Amino acid sequence: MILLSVSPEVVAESDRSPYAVRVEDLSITYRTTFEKKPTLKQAITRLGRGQRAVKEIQALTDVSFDVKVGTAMGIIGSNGAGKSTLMRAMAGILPPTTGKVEVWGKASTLLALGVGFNKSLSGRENIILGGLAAGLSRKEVEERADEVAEWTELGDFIDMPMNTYSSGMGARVGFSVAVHMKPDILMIDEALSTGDAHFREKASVKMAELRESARAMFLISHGLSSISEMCNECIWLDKGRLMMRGAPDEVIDAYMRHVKVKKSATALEEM
Ligand SMILES: Nc1ncnc2c1ncn2[C@@H]1O[C@H](COP(=O)(O)OP(=O)(O)OP(=O)(O)O)[C@@H](O)[C@H]1O
Repeated sequence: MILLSVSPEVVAESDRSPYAVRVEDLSITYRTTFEKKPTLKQAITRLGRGQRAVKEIQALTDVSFDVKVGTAMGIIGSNGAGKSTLMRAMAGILPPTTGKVEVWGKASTLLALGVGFNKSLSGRENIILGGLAAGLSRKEVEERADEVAEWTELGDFIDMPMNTYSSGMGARVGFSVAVHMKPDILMIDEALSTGDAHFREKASVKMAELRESARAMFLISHGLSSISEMCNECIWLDKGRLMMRGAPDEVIDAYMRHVKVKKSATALEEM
């Protein structure tokens, strides 16, 4: 669930920059191969021969925005709108197809559930690996591992393999690693949705703390109330395009109106 990275291309120029992130005309196209409804025979005979169609998916188109230091930015939009793609590009995990991403500082990302952890290892072992992947030294990781493990409140489970965890328990480990690595820029993708009420409360206190110390924070969520509570700015993506940027409540309102209009148009078509 967690992928921590120190992005090689998108790195600090100066601590004095008023910006945390600048995205300029960013477009990202995925290239993927697929077989259009193959018959069983085709599937068997073509297996391993690479005879597959290539499909391009334009996930982001000409997205531009800048983020000043001190911003907690919510990213909203329907399924497939491009939110995670944007986050991956800002974290330096996905290179832009065209355009530019500049990030001032070390990005710590907590991406969608299930990515990055080795489930056969324990929570504590994954904490150590996560810290090293985030670019911390062995000594720094050793110093912090206990605190990170304790923060999860998982008790004895912390030393059990992660494949014995529920998704909420996994989310606790991921969140704890991400927030304890003293990131300049914290990126969180839907991790809060699997937590229980106690965890969400604890996470939201921690994020408020980090908002003070980090240069910027990004939160992707379908839970619009967490965006409204935790963020001071918001962008809305639709089919890979930036629709609006502004105060969270205004952007959420516009998005909700858009979703309702779309729903009633579909309902009319169905009549
Ligand atoms: N690895 C990939 N290979 C090919 N296409 C991808 C890949 N990842 C995402 N896509 C496509 O890119 C588009 C944007 O996906 P993305 O995951 O960024 O959306 P999202 O807004 O985060 O969606 P959700 O709210 O459902 O998580 C979608 O059309 C998706 O099918």
